Amino acid sequence: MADDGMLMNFSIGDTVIKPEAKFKGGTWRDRLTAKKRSAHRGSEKEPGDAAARNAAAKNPNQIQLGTRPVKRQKTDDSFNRPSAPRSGGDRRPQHPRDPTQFISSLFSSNPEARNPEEPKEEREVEAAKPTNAPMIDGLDTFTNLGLSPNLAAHLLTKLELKAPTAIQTSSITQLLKEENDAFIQAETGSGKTLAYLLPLVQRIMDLSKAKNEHNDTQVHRDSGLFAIILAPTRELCKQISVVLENILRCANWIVCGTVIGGEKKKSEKARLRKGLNILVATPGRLVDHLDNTEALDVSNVRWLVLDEGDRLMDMGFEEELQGIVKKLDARQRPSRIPSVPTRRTTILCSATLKMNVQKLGEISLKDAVHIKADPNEEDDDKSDKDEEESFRVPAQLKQSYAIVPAKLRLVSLTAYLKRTFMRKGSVMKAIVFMSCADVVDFHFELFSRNQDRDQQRKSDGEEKDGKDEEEERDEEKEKLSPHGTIAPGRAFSTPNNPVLLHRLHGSLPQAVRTATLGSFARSTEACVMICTDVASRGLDLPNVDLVVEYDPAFSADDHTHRIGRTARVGRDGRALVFLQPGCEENYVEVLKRGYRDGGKALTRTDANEILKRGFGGNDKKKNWEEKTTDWQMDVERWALDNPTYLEMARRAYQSHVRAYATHTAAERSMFDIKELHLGHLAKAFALRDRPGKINVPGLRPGQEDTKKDFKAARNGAAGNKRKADDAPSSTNVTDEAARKMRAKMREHMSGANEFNLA
Ligand SMILES: Nc1ncnc2c1ncn2[C@@H]1O[C@H](COP(=O)(O)OP(=O)(O)OP(=O)(O)O)[C@@H](O)[C@H]1O
Repeated sequence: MADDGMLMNFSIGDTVIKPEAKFKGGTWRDRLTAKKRSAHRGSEKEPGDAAARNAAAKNPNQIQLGTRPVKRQKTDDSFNRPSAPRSGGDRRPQHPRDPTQFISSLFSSNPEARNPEEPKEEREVEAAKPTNAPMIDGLDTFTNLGLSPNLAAHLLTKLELKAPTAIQTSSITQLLKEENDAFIQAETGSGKTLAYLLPLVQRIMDLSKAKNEHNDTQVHRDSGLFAIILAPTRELCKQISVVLENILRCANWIVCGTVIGGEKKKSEKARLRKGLNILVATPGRLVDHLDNTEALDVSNVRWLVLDEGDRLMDMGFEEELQGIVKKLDARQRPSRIPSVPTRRTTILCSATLKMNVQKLGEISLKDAVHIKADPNEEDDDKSDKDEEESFRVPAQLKQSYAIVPAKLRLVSLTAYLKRTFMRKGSVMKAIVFMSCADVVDFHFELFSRNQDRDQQRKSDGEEKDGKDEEEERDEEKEKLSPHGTIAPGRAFSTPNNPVLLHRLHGSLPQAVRTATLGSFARSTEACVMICTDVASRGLDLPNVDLVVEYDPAFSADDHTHRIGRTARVGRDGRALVFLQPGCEENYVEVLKRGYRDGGKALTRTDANEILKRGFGGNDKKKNWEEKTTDWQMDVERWALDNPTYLEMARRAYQSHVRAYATHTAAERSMFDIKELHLGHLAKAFALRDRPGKINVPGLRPGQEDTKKDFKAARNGAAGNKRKADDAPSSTNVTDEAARKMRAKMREHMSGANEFNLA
């Protein structure tokens, strides 16, 4: 986790530069230019000095640049031009009185990618056919799968569903015909919700066909509870319940309801007392009612669905689920309605087949059939496979990865989004995943800052203190959203294509998340949502064309769910993951696992390519490197000029490093915190501070401490002075910290799908 090797490409006084200074790195031309410039610096008088010092005096955070050659003294960024000489490994404080800060060059001392790029011709593959699309050209219709004409017509005319998807075909056929338990596994966005809801509703509709002696249908709200659907979060339950209500509009004698908490238990009890035929619930709340609500009669329950099985287990519901299954078994009685099946069918649903899903299967399923989109596909033999291998991405999803050194991360993300939204209409909605809430908040401020206004103000010589500026910004955001979560994405908007920026994370109140997400879902303008994993699972957002994983997911499983927000039900989609040169490059193997063909369609790009496309253009006066550097310098000044933003940047940086340590154990070798170049990383947060000096009130001390913690942890108990008996080993401490961090994130995520978009 070194921060050495960082290039300090700033001006320093004569007392520091020795005439015999050696210049290393770069080409011979660079070194020669550097030598000449150094000599030149020593001899020339600097008319720009006074101005620079004045600027620094106005702002205690402003870096004073010292002496520069005459033609380069316009702005401090001129010192950072890529064409400027570089002395690799040279590290000098930018100002003798402020040794904690320095400006480093963007384009020097960046590590090279370890793995060579595969030859292009080998990578060219035909566009893949969508694997999660409705099969419009096929012979299957909802009617010939066995759904009643009434239900099929309702799907077609009211819900505009013309044909089933592959997983719906397999599961409707199986679940209508047989009584076996089932495990439904299919890709993200393949319509799994309808895959279990449609046969279930059809079976309950069929029960109604039988008439009693008074010639009445036998099913109405108080004829018994026939089905329970369990989902891990309140909001996923709401999402399912909305879909269910839409289907039941064609069979309004069947009544569904939810018990998910968030309201008085008394109201839930009253609802149960009135009678329901299908119940959607969270496990915790169901257990509570099973124990305490007499009105909840489960003797007729013949269908139990466990949706998002992996997440139910991730969130620690194993015990509750075990208890529920036992109680349902114990309380089951023969029904007075003759056509009600004698045994209960349990259906487990998941996009991935992890070990914990298998465990849930063992708890809840008996002689289950594995329902897949393609019934001819062989079952994975899990005994000799890594659990992370058990996921598939939609084949039409175009995935790529970018090898971007730490210093170039921020500019590369900006360039990529600039390029993406350059042409109106090419991309409507993009989601950018980041590691944690502080990182999201900082980038939201940065990308929405009003650069033109700031520049105008500077050229007018107008002074505004940070507070005025903040107030002005708050007012502006207020206009777009009452919660400050929506703002113009100025960093990548063009006059022809304004982009709306949204932010979303688990630290926002639920109502704000719901409102923000609703706005993103409904927006007809181009828009970007910067978010944490809070938005990674279960969310069904329309028209998301692009997913960018600026920070790779904390597990392969999360990655699957993140990229699953695009390329849904047969639509096209693109996904890009940012990786740093070094151990992170090994993550490509994880990306490849999601493809049936070993990832031939996976493409690679790098920072220079992205920057050229994003910052290049028609301006002949400056090349893309200069423009990139100008932009970076500008954001560094913006952060320095305003204490609020500076603190946000520092907080984001610190939280990011901490979050980095929480990758799952299986992936920690690919995201090794010891390889993280903290000095370079600071640049991606517009910071000029030395890593060890980045301390934020309310957070633990600087990264030096974090670094020590992790070094100690990785080196085992050696660095730990406490006796093993007295305290857990440092490795355990780190694992425990990582576990807590993940638990915290999960806690946030649990509230995350609380987006009732309907
Ligand atoms: N047969 C169909 N034709 C067209 N659209 C469909 C069809 N079935 C489902 N959809 C739509 O596809 C979207 C995704 O469905 P759903 O959320 O059930 O997918 P999923 O497989 O559960 O995804 P995830 O694993 O990401 O939760 C929904 O908007 C749904 O209305």
